[in-house]
Amino acid sequence: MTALNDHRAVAHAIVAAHGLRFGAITAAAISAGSFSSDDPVYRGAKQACTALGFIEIDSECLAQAWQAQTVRTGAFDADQWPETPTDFGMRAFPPTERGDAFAPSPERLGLYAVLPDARWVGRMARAGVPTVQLRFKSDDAAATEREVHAAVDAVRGTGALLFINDHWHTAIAAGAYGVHLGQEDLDALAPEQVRQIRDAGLRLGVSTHGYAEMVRADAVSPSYIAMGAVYPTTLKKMATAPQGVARLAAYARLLRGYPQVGIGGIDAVRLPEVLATGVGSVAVVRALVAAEDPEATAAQWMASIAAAA
Ligand SMILES: Cc1ncc(COP(=O)(O)OP(=O)(O)O)c(N)n1
Ligand SMILES: Cc1ncsc1CCOP(=O)(O)O
Ligand SMILES: [Mg+2]
Repeated sequence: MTALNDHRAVAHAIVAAHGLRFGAITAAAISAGSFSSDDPVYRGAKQACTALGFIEIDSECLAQAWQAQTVRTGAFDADQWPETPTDFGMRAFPPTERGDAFAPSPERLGLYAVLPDARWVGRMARAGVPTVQLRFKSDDAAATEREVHAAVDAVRGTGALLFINDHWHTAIAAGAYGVHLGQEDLDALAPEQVRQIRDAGLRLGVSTHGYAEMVRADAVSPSYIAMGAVYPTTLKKMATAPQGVARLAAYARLLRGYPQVGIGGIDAVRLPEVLATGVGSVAVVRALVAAEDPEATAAQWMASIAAAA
């Protein structure tokens, strides 16, 4: 058992237990960062998580969770990577039981096609893709409104669940199934506007890129949480490095109770290892939009996802 009063021993024990899967910088590179407490488990865990490649806000989040876990269980266990929501300061799970939760979406959203216009939305919905998103990037408000309404019309009668990216106001007006918002989108909303989306009955999906953002997303009890970018993607400039499947699996364990979506650079070769993390949905752009035969590709992916469930 690692001495609880020695932060260096805590740091080395965590790196020894988890370095292989997360890819540690060498133990010699374990350095001091900035600390918000002198607690040795907290300090050692923060050093270890930094050495394991986590960004500052995620190392801080994990270190506090490690300390909370140690207090809760009465012992520091280097093997036990934190995965209990309340150790991260989240409210108790399942989030669906909270009074302020968004309307639920299916636990497994399956193949999730993120698409540039309403024509593509209709095409993939008719191909049987269960979850689709209109990600129409334009500053032209009239064009956006037309596209959102056209996408809602395009999924009618297909059974596809349609999320609208960014344009939550128009999504409510058009009667979409849900909206997808990133962290910056969420930050730009006043609490009253978040309530407006929820009270209109729309589902909410939120993007996350690490632990701190998951805690932030959980605060609004969304319908699903998306995690990425799992791999490098050319479609979006990401502020953080690709997460990889080891982290995705750890995130998925923490967020049990939320429908989970992996996104970013997923292709047919990588699909099995993404599904093995336990996420119930994979969101893709290029794998479908750039495919030679998008309908056939969608059918193959849906079969693979069904087989893994
Ligand atoms: C399913 C899903 N996950 C993540 C995103 C990205 O959303 P965001 O971070 O707001 O970036 P933009 O898509 O708005 O550029 C998404 N759209 N869908
Ligand atoms: C919108 C978005 N958000 C995170 S990665 C991404 C793009 C995913 O595109 P692709 O599946 O082609 O890598
Ligand atoms: Mg956005």
